[in-house]
Amino acid sequence: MNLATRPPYETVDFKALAKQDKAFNSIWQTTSGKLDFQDPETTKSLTKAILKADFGLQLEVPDDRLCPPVPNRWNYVSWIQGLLDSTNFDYSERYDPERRVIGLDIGTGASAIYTMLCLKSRPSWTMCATDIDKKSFDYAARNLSNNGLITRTKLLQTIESQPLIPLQYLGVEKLDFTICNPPFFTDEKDMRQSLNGETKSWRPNAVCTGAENEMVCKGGDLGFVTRMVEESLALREKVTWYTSLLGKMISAKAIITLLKGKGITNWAVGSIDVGGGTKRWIVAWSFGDYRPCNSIARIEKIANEYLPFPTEYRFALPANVDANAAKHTIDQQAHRLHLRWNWDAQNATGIGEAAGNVWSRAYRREHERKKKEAAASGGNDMEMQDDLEDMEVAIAFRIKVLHSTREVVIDWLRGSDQVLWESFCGMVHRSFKKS
Ligand SMILES: C[S@@+](CC[C@H](N)C(=O)[O-])C[C@H]1O[C@@H](n2cnc3c(N)ncnc32)[C@H](O)[C@@H]1O
Repeated sequence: MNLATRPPYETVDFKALAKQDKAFNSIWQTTSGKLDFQDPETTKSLTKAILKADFGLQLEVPDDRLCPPVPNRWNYVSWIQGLLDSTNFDYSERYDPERRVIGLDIGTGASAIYTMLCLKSRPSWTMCATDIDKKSFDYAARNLSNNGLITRTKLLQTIESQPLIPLQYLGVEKLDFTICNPPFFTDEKDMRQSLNGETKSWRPNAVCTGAENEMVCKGGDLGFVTRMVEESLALREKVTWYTSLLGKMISAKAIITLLKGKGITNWAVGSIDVGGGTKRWIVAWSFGDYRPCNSIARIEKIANEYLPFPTEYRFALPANVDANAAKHTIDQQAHRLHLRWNWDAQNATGIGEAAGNVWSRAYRREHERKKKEAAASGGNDMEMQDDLEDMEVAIAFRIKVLHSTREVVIDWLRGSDQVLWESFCGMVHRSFKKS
């Protein structure tokens, strides 16, 4: 399987895994296939077996530190890959093997799990990784070395009072993303209650071997991610995507409310099913204007006010318009406007960039007047196009005509003006209503 685009886990085939891994097989045989997820040896053996079989990674973690369940860790990494792939500078939508990406794993833990999964799956990525816990830090270094990944990692042991995103200590100018599984609990009591299942109607489905300093911090996950938001307000575009996991939907909502209050409009919400009916939430935010696709940025089961503005607009073609005619209409219409436009006829897809509302009646009239003036003074259309070369992009979009469903799909790729995006979609849609 191509690790660079490996899909998220839905299930793990334990039987097949037992056939591939000797140590896990012996537990599988002893328990006659009824794994005891409360047994630390079982969960450790499972983690090691999955890492080896699916990623070719080997892992050493001490008994008193978190042993990460691989499926939910990978599902977060996979979500970040989708986030970055759908906000690529070339609007390609796909994994770009040439793209150099640098990430920061905040609180990497003894396993350095996120760093290892990121590096192993994407060969052109490099990572920074921090932790405040000496023992975890030493193990993280060992795991990265044992897997030949240390040369692609900047490891930094920090202290509580240092920034969570310590760019200057790392000697790094910019980052593409952060990844973080923060300590979830506010104090030891909160942790014990949750891990014993006292606050739930069921017991947690797997044992937690995490030490208190891994699991507890001031303010819990909400306090930790609030610190990240505060740091991001100073760092702004030095990090393209700030992301973190959150333990409860209520914490995710609080962070999104905070982001909105700070005027941040480009965010994304994901979720990860960790089994036993438990979900974790991922919140990502950016000060840049590249817009992630809906399937990454908007998950269904959270109230609308916490979801970012939709970046996809689709409409059905009227019965009297056939798909080929629709393609022609879109291409012609875009050509008439003062924008950068690239039409791929084979895939019935066009990508456009504009400096503003170039479809408004006033703009079009002015543009026509300038064109006529240029023609009268011996200039030509090429000169009019020259000013598009170095324009500042206010909006970028992709328009596709889908033959199979007879639909037009418009994606918002870039821009920070929601009103401009809505106006653009309205203009394209109206041109079909008229025909
Ligand atoms: C819940 S554990 C996550 C470990 C690993 N990333 C994982 O997902 O399995 C949280 C980690 O954050 C570290 N940590 C706590 N406060 C931190 C801080 N201020 N800066 C960096 N790391 C911190 C802890 O030592 C611990 O290793």
